[in-house]
Amino acid sequence: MRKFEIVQAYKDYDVLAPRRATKHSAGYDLASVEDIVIKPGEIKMIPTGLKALIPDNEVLFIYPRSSLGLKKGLMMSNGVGVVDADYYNNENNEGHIMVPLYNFSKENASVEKGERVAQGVFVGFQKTIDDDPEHKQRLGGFGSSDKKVEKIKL
Ligand SMILES: O=c1ccn([C@H]2C[C@H](O)[C@@H](COP(=O)(O)OP(=O)(O)OP(=O)(O)O)O2)c(=O)[nH]1
Repeated sequence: MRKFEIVQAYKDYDVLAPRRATKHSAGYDLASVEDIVIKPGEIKMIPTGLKALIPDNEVLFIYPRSSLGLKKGLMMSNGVGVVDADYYNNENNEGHIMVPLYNFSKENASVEKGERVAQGVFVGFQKTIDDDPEHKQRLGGFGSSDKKVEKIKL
């Protein structure tokens, strides 16, 4: 089952349900839940107020909307976001989907509450035949697993 839900921290906010713009659009538009100003050269995490229930064999890719760079001088600092199924309800931030935006322009860029900045696409993925022998539990996001991943020889 796939589902977007509001995270507790933003339950009293007007969080819009992500929508696909047209019948055949792949991406669910994701909006900011706060007014945010990003200075030139700065990166800010844009809160969406959302978490996503994702089937085990799927991932939610977060892509920028094409107007972001053209009209606002903003880009996703990570290029593409990878939201793992086990990010949902993690103990650090409940699986809050954030969009890291970098202002590459020479002027302040503002993102308004309710403004759609990115789009999420659900995609199925495959695993290798042996897969990884051991898995750690995800505690959060954005580098949370950096120190815990064991390197395995082939
Ligand atoms: O644009 C993004 C990218 C990631 N995430 C969340 C969901 C994802 O499951 C988690 C970890 O992302 P990723 O695995 O790409 O980051 P990492 O730098 O490898 O961190 P970690 O060590 O936590 O896996 O952060 C977002 O909310 N937005």
